[in-house]
Amino acid sequence: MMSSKEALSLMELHAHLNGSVSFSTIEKLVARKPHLNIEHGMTAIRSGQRRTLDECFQVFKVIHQLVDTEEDILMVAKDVIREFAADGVKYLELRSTPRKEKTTGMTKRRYVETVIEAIRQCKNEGVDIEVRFLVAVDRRNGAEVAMETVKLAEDFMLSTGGLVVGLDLSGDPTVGHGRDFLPALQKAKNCGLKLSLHLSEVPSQADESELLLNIPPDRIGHGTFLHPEVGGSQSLVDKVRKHNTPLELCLTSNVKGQTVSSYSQHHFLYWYQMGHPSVICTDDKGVFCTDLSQEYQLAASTFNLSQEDMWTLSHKAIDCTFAPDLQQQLHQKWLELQPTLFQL
Ligand SMILES: CC(C)=CCNc1ncnc2c1ncn2[C@@H]1O[C@H](COP(=O)(O)O)[C@@H](O)[C@H]1O
Ligand SMILES: [Zn+2]
Repeated sequence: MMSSKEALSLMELHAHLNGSVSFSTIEKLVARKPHLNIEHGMTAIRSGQRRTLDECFQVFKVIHQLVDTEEDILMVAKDVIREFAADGVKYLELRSTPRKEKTTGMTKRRYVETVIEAIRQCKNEGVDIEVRFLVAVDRRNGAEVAMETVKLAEDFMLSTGGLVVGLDLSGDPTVGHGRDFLPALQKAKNCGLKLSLHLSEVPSQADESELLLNIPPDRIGHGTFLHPEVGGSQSLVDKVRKHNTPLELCLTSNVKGQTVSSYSQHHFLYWYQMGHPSVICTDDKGVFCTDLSQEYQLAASTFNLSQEDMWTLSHKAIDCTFAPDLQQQLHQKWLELQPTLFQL
């Protein structure tokens, strides 16, 4: 019989590639680069540990040092895809920021090509998961780079037969202002890329969120401080509701990054009670030492959700993907798995 773990964590829509690198992959990378003197404590935040947002972003810098060649990217992407599949994920949207590394000769174009190659190799090797890719814009790099990234994403959307489906806006939310990225985001939307934007991940960003919600995005990452009880506003909530924009919610990430004080205080409850489309995701399963089935279990134990509630939650996520061509196939898979789970 299918275990509930396998059956429930069907859909992962918010996973940053370099934040998803597991302990065993880190070990392989460290062995390739012993001179860097990196220990695992520097690349992950273990259970019970919390870090400031700033400290969390330092962790990505360490991982980026370890992952700086095409060979590394290929291994990391394949390992991450296999690990999600082993956790029961049937559909994965990976996102990553194309990086140029002068010392190794890696270009942004080769970076994306290598991730695409990893997706294709996993498919050819029969890994039971569908993977799509979102090209990420790091706010730290400013508006000009954002525009270049959109052009790159558009090229790949056209040349990969639909594997590149969208654009992500992420990076340290305290750096830069969303208004600077509006032209790039608008261009991305106009050329057919779907938009997933990290929004109100930290307090006091109501103005920025208002601007970004006017685009409007196709999905929202976190949205931790959108609602009035936490310093957002009813007008922001109304905008999200009007467009029925799904939220990608990452419980452990927010608790360990200390933007949410405890699991029970997570804004999942606010949106879930409203019946608003909300998708449970991992964000950075490597850095935060979690996986998707653990996040579902945490949501269930914290908010008293039944097996069936969780199943419905993962089923509804199918309508939030950026791959409409796969939705029918995924619904079919859901129908096949359901009787096994509930022993109907
Ligand atoms: C600090 C913290 C609580 C992290 C979780 N929340 C996040 N918020 C914004 N951007 C993120 C977050 N997690 C990962 N990223 C982005 O993803 C990158 C790592 O994956 P990649 O190199 O794009 O493949 C980071 O450098 C950052 O730009
Ligand atoms: Zn994120």
